[in-house]
Amino acid sequence: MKLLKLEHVQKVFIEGKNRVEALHDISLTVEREEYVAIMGESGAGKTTLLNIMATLDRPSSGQIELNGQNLEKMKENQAARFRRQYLGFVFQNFNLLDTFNNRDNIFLPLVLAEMPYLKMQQRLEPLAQQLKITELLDRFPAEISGGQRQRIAVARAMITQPKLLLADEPTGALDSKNTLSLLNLFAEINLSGQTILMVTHSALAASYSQRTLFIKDGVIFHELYRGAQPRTVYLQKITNSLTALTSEKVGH
Ligand SMILES: Nc1ncnc2c1ncn2[C@@H]1O[C@H](COP(=O)(O)OP(=O)(O)OP(=O)(O)O)[C@@H](O)[C@H]1O
Repeated sequence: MKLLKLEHVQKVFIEGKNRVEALHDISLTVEREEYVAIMGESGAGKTTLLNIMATLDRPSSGQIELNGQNLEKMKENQAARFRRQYLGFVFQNFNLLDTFNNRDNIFLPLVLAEMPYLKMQQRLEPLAQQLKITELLDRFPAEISGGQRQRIAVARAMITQPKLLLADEPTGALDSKNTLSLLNLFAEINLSGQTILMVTHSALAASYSQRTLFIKDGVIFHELYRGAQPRTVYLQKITNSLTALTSEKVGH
């Protein structure tokens, strides 16, 4: 069943006399429980697309439907509620608050939703076990490693039990060991039913998804499904597609 549907989404930025068409014509659907990666060169429009799907920005034209609701005409206060209720975010730089301990960072979206403390605790316990962060909860973000911070950020994104987890370059600030650990974690939470949409520059990260979309010049240029093939074969295909994307640009 589909969770997200974009139809002919276009986004134009106007700055003075300059007109930048970040998204030309994007149509796509994401099924419930899918794990989709979005790749493309710098400036291809990935963040713009993610921001539009996150209701943080609006398309210039086109339709977006998430969980049966149309987003493009939503008023800002309605969009803020929708984000809190249905979306979880994981960023490259974790975006944790240094003055809050890790537990309170995770609780933040529930505090905003005015959930009683006991209920928050009940939500956190199994999640903390799944993410292996129970021992870290009383510490502060500055007292744990980058990989651990990203796990706290994943917990904060998941504590609201979002319909869709949106991740922007989630492995960008991690070393290779923590990258693998995060990718395995995402694969695991996807298997437990979480729909994930991840923007990434990393072919390795994309190879953990079920489907990779390639954006070029504001359109979806190509897509690959993992299907039953081994991850390494899927990774090779992703790498080949990226090479094709770049070499077309230089006119080979
Ligand atoms: N607020 C804005 N105002 C004007 N132009 C913008 C704005 N945001 C993005 N753009 C332009 O839209 C295009 C797409 O940018 P976007 O950030 O979506 O690309 P990206 O694929 O995410 O790039 P990167 O991988 O470098 O993050 C670029 O040409 C960018 O300069």
